[in-house]
Amino acid sequence: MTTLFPDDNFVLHTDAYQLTMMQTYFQKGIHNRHAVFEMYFRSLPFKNGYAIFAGLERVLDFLKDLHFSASDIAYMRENPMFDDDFVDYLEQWRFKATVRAPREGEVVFNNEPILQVEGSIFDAQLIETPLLNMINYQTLIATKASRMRAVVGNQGLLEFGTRRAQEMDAALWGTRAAFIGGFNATSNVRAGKRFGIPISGTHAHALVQIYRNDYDAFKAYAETHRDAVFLVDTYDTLRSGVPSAIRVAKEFGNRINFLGVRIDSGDMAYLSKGVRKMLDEAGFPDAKIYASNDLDEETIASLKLQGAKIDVWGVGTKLITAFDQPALGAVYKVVSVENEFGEMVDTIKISGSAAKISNPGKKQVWRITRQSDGKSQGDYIALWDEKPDQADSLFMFNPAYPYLNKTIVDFNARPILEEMVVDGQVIYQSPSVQEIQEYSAERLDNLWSEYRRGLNPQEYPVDLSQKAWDHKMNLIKDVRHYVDEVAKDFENRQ
Ligand SMILES: Nc1ncnc2c1ncn2[C@@H]1O[C@H](COP(=O)(O)OP(=O)(O)OP(=O)(O)O)[C@@H](O)[C@H]1O
Ligand SMILES: O=P(O)(O)OC[C@H]1O[C@H](OP(=O)(O)OP(=O)(O)O)[C@H](O)[C@@H]1O
Ligand SMILES: O=C(O)c1cccnc1
Repeated sequence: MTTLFPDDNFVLHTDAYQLTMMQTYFQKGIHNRHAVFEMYFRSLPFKNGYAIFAGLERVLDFLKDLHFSASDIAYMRENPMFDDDFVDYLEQWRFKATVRAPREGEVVFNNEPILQVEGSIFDAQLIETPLLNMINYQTLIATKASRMRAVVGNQGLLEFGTRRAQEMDAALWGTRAAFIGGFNATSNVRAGKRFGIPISGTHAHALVQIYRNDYDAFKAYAETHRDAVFLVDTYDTLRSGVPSAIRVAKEFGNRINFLGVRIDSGDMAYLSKGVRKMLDEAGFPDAKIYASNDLDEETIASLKLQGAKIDVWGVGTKLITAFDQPALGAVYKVVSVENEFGEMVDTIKISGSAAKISNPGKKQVWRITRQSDGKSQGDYIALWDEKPDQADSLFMFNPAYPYLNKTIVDFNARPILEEMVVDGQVIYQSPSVQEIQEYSAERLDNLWSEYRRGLNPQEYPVDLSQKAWDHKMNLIKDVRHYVDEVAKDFENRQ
């Protein structure tokens, strides 16, 4: 591939303001102070009851050997925005922070840390933008895919989105996220090669149009392939497409593996029933009916309700673009920072809307499950030094509505954030996509079905520990006091 710079890499894939802030930290000599940043999203996408965490493998790839290349340095030197000594520093800089995250495929929720970066202010600040870029998109797509998997049950689910994706990166990584969320295969051959995702494909209308009739096209395909799925809707599904598919399947017998037919337009409930009848009567009860055409979980559910005889679902646009909600909206906030005396001070971001006030302090997310059957009880966000896994009982309350609370006993507490990168070294070996998909399905199984249903799911409890809550209230008080002082001072100066 031709690139403008042979040593190009992703380190400048960040917002300019990260670099301008870094220059300030550097010039003021605070760039090596310790800080903790956490990533979270405020509301679940698609009104779903959970999200599937994805994007970690690419984040780890990105962090490996992260550095400013010669052409990056040359580019920055030319830009008056950056000082020479700052750029000199970048030339020898290497990423040394620690990153904690859930395993890929983990079930995660809103308002809890889904990634934590601990290290120098400098390192943590630089990677905000790319990390959000990767996690926001891939988590969104894995979640959308999971919603589709929930609707189709055990039927086949194929990813067809590459042509409609927001460019090549989104197609590739979106496909991987879709697989994590439960898709069986992809039409994207590069994703197959790169990630080991099974590839699958039928054929396009072009084949039929080029031969100008269904029979000749299917026959040519059968002569050149063992596995065959014929696309039957180019001219008329029931009157020319399916009759031609049946004719070819009969003529070729065991010489081909007649997998079925694909419908890509029209009323797919009506058509699939007609197609099923014709295939059965022709002696092909095992031939499957594939369907595609702007499908999403809602259309699929409706088609199933109508008794459509569809066995395999091909989904493109609405999956790969997360059509009904194109952004997850995860944010990345500093929660603790070292002061001039070398002490860690927790920080808070205040907002007019209570939901947007950040949770200060370095935290761990504990997944609380029932000891008896492993079923989910909720997530418990605690300050880092708390040990809920060693407690006999746990008081859990909803931070937005503290009167919603419960005390639980006989529980297991599992920390969700695990060390993936330590002092700049990636220590986590990503499992295969198949293993990630299985892990995700197992995690989802532990969730009560009330949280899993696609429509109006129950809200999963994401609770704060008493200590984390008290800490937040105290910091809010401190900030109020600070704001009053500044306002008073300003008045006095007028
Ligand atoms: N029985 C059905 N119930 C609900 N939705 C359906 C049914 N059959 C098809 N659909 C959906 O309705 C939409 C039909 O879209 P559209 O009108 O663009 O398709 P078409 O005209 O049949 O085909 P095309 O224009 O692609 O040749 C698609 O999203 C399809 O998935
Ligand atoms: O509808 P989506 O969910 O986005 O799935 C992908 C679509 O891409 C193909 O159509 P296209 O018209 O691009 O090509 P074709 O000539 O093969 O039909 C395929 O037939 C699907 O309809
Ligand atoms: O293989 C298919 O049927 C396919 C691939 C990409 C897009 N639409 C359909």
